[in-house]
Amino acid sequence: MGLFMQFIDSAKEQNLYGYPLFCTTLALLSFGLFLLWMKEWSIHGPTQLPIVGVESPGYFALIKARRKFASSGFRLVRDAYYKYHGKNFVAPTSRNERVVLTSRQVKELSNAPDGVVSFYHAAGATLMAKYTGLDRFLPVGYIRDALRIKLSQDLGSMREVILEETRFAIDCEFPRCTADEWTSVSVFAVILRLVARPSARAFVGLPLCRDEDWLTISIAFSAEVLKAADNVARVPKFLRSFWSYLFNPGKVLDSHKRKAESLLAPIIQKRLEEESLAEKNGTVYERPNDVLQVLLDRVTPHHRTPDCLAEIQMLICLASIHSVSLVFVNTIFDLAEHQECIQPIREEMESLISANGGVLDRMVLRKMRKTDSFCKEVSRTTVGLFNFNCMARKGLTLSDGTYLPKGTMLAAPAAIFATDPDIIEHPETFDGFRWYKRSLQVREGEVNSNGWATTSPHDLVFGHGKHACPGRFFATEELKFMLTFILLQYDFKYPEGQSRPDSVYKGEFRYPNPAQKILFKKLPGPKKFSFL
Ligand code: HEM
Repeated sequence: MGLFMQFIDSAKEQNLYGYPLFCTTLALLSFGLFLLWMKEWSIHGPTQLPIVGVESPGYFALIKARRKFASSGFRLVRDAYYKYHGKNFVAPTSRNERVVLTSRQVKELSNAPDGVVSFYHAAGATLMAKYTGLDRFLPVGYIRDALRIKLSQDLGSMREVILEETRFAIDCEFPRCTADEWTSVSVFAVILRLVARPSARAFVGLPLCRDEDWLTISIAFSAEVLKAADNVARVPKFLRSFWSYLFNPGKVLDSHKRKAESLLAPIIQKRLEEESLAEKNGTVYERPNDVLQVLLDRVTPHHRTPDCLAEIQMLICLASIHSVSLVFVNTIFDLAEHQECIQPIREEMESLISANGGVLDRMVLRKMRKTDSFCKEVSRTTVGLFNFNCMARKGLTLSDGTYLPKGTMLAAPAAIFATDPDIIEHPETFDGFRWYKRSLQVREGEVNSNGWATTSPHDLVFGHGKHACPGRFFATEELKFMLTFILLQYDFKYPEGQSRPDSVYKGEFRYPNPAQKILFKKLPGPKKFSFL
């Protein structure tokens, strides 16, 4: 600071103030000093908590830490979790700095009202919704409510349609394989479309779910959202409005929304006409069995438009298709690696379906404890770094005395809880039947908390509490349906000399390697069940 004052004094003596270059330099220097002054060194300004990856004092150390987080986020957070054991610290993600919660704090906040901690505001901040044009429906509870009604409470009524669409999807999307030789399949691409089809059937019903344009945008929308959010996140906060005004990062998203609107419009119009006709004739309107109809029945009248419903449908696709696909791809990768698990799972499937008269229904899916256990283990070992992302909507003091100022972004280290030896035995071992074996120890009358869709303050694959994933029962059933179709018809393995590829890590995200191919072969003999 002394040097800076000396510089100003000498400039006064030499009467340099008139020079534009000097003034610009001075302004830039002042701005730089202001930035340094505004930022705490290695602690998070509002909370005074340490920031992971900041090694030296200064604003630029934080910028460097953000870059480090992008390449080694998982490792940095794991190290900090054990270093500050049971205490909070801050993770500098590419989108924002997040206070990392303990599982006790997750428990405490899991049912907090939206006015205290908001998941919608956190999702909005992470998706840069204000700049990408996604902020219209994120804070409205339509999606959560519609999914809870249709895909949780009323999921039983959808069994037939999901089953039918899964069979259709396998017929359309799964490459033709013979029993004589191995066929190489790019599983990532195939699975995205396999998942998109029954999902679309549940979300918008026939005939739209089989429309190629609808399938394309329902898959592409998520990738475009992430691209647009990344584009804005690169720009400093104070320039984002100006940047989005100049470059409109949500342009592609808008075009997807308009396409979805044009496809939905005639369907919505037909449904509304049929409903009013039924009302006029005093007959009962046969409500289509899908999420779109629940939305039509529940949204306020000014949102009952193709424009609004198209945007809501795109948000549902954003929340669902990629999450399910990633788990599905990882499950195939892990099954191919752990061949010893395939036969016991297959046998369990066959005996349950046979005992049910050859019918695959929800009761059978519920009894598939080995499949459930395997998928839960896949989810445990591949979950993203953070879940339970939320924002403090007002200053709050937790019961352990931690103060979180208004606006603080919070997250729980789901991937680190999932491998903490204090929480789980032998966390580094992949044991496909870990949860099955545990469920056998549950005594009669006790609750079995080993199910895949079960959540807890440290089992955050589907979040926890009030904002736990409302699509998880649908997702787990959809996946078990598809796995049954695949396991009862095909054998699969890695190409010669290959094994499970490492996941791809990017900041807080991890993905199965999209380039990995798997070899498939049709099982010999006739089909075992007529539904296949
Ligand atoms: C295996 C697949 C899935 C996984 C792993 C998953 C995971 C999650 C997680 C972790 C959350 C909570 C967010 C957080 O804690 O930060 C969540 C929320 C949500 N999920 Fe899923 N999900 C899956 C499938 C689905 C499906 C199929 C749908 C729709 C049909 C869906 C719709 C939603 C919605 C709307 C929310 C927000 C809920 C709210 O804000 O209250 N998810 N999901």
